[in-house]
Amino acid sequence: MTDAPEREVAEEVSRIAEDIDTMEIRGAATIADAAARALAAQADASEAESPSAFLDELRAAARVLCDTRPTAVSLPNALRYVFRDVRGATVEELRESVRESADEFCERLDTAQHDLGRVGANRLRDGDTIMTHCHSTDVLACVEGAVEQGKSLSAYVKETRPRNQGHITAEALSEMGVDVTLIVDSAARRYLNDVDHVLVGADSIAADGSVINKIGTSGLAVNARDRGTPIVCAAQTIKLHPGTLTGHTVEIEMRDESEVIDPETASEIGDPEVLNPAFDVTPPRYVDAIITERGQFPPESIVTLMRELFGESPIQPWEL
Ligand SMILES: O=C(COP(=O)(O)O)[C@H](O)[C@H](O)COP(=O)(O)O
Repeated sequence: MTDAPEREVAEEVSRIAEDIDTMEIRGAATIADAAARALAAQADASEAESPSAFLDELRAAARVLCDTRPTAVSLPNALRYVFRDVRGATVEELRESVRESADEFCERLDTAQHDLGRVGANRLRDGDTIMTHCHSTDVLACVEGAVEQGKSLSAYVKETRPRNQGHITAEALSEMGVDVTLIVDSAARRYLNDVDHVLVGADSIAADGSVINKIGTSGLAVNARDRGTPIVCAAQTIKLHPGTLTGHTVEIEMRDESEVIDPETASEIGDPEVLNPAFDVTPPRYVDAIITERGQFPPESIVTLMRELFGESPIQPWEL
């Protein structure tokens, strides 16, 4: 790893990093968009007097952003994308180039989600019932695409403890005209027989086709397989984890126990140890398809797309 000197990052970068850390900004695609905009903000705010100082500041900003949440690979992938196209012999040229690259990335992110939605929509038939877990904008794009095709859908929406992101999904689906039923997480199996497709998003997809998504996804997938209900993962290619091509595993974020239980209640029940993993890993055998903006893939074949997109030796954004 290149050791960039410690540098102060722009206030806007610290604010965005804080918002990602506290989950004011959350969900893999939204985090990617915010991270790219943060690099542009760093470029705008920079008072560096040399190109190398300017680039050191950008690398420092990338580190601060990457340190927020470890599981969503869309974050380092976004930074990598922006860095890749940065060119210039002067600070002003570099600054302009970062702005352009970040804008282009955010546009591509929107287009990819729209294109993915059209692919996902084709799987859904008029009158289908889906089940969702957490809140995924890629999943919502598929539903939106189906609704635009004139299909009428119903949804069982899992609450998604401990942070109840299912509430955001319920609201978004209702606004699209989907008939929504909210259920607690543990009720999922009971209703799977009434469901045509389980639709989930992803924070990372590993080279073997494993889907890393909100905690509870793997249990849902095992239950869906047992009931014969197809499970589909909607994930733009920004979710493909290049490090897994070279044997790295995806770090699962452990969050604070206060999300699970307040200190007073914990004390009343004898202060048990509390574990709060934010994500889990669903092996490819439980996933029927991964839907991307490049089309639909069986999970086991995703490695081919990863090689095409990333090559074989991915590096961290601040190494560029
Ligand atoms: O697991 C989550 C969000 O977790 P958290 O709430 O902890 O960030 C979402 O399913 C993925 O990030 C995909 O989201 P999107 O499809 O919007 O990228």
